[in-house]
Amino acid sequence: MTVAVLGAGAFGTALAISLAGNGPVVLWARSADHARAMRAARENAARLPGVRLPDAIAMTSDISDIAACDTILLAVPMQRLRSVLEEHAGALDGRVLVACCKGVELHSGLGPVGVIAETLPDARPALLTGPSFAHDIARGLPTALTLACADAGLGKTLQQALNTANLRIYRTTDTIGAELGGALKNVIAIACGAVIGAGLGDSARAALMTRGYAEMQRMALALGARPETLAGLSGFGDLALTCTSDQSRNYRLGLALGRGDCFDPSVTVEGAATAQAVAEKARGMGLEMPITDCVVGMLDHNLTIDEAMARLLARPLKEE
Ligand SMILES: NC(=O)c1ccc[n+]([C@@H]2O[C@H](COP(=O)([O-])OP(=O)(O)OC[C@H]3O[C@@H](n4cnc5c(N)ncnc54)[C@H](O)[C@@H]3O)[C@@H](O)[C@H]2O)c1
Ligand SMILES: O=P(O)(O)OC[C@H](O)CO
Repeated sequence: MTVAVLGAGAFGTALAISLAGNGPVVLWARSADHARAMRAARENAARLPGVRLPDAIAMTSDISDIAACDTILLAVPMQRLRSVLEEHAGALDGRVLVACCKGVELHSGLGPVGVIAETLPDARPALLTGPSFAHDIARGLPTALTLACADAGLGKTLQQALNTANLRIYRTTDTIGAELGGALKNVIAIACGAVIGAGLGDSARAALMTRGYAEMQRMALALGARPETLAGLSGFGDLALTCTSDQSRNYRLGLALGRGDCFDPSVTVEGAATAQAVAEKARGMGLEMPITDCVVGMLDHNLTIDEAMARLLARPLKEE
């Protein structure tokens, strides 16, 4: 199986590096200059500096170069996914498309699999998600991910094809649980970063992670996810990683909020738009998502971290 990766950001490049151990990989960048610079230096200096790009990776900005590839990984930010699919519909429709992004689209409330299904109905969608930092994968460190595909047979084929020397792939047919786990954990990671940034302590973070997991389950189960998916790599696993490591951009945005520092708006932080999308979706479904609501309030500068914490502590007492 030949693989193409659309999106030469940190994650797409890291996946291409790991997959290059299995055979040829095409890495597509939207900018011709970026593709040329990567070819010349055999490095993605902009997004993944210091890691050599193996010879098995062909860098291009010509979408027709993916024509011979069986499987296409989509490693672009969630809020850009629809426009990428629309722009390259001719090359992507009817193909096996593995979304690698984590989030919920703002105006539709859909996750990546839902956006693919709505935009390119003849494509065969799947999702690759789970606890993983691009730099860890690119350095060959051991990582485990979940491949979610509603078509069990295709899921098995993709699991085999995307498993590499350092990427161990598990599989599930529960695409709803896998996409919501990966999306919602980023919102909780922003909250955890804020708590640590404001000096409110590790106990407060553990409380937020646990009650945040309850929020994740509340929404995901209401939408038909399986509880075991949330307990797996794509849910609990990714929540644990993202809420505890300052390698995470979501966590780092939270740290900056908690400290009252500025944060570079050009950095990809999926949890920011997703918090807004999820809060709106929860209201429509009649679900309580108090931590998500506080994250939205802090991001909109309507709520300080102290006010957010006071609001959470003052909620009516209840059974766990
Ligand atoms: N970086 C990680 O450690 C990591 C790990 C797991 C999952 N992810 C997920 O992968 C997705 C991408 O994250 P990233 O870290 O690679 O981000 P990034 O900011 O490093 O790169 C994003 C890439 O998308 C490209 N892009 C943006 N808009 C585009 C468009 N309209 N058309 C074509 N390309 C476009 C950019 O040029 C850039 O190369 C996110 O959803 C993220 O949650 C990232
Ligand atoms: O840097 P973040 O916060 O986007 O996290 C990267 C991955 O999602 C962690 O699994």
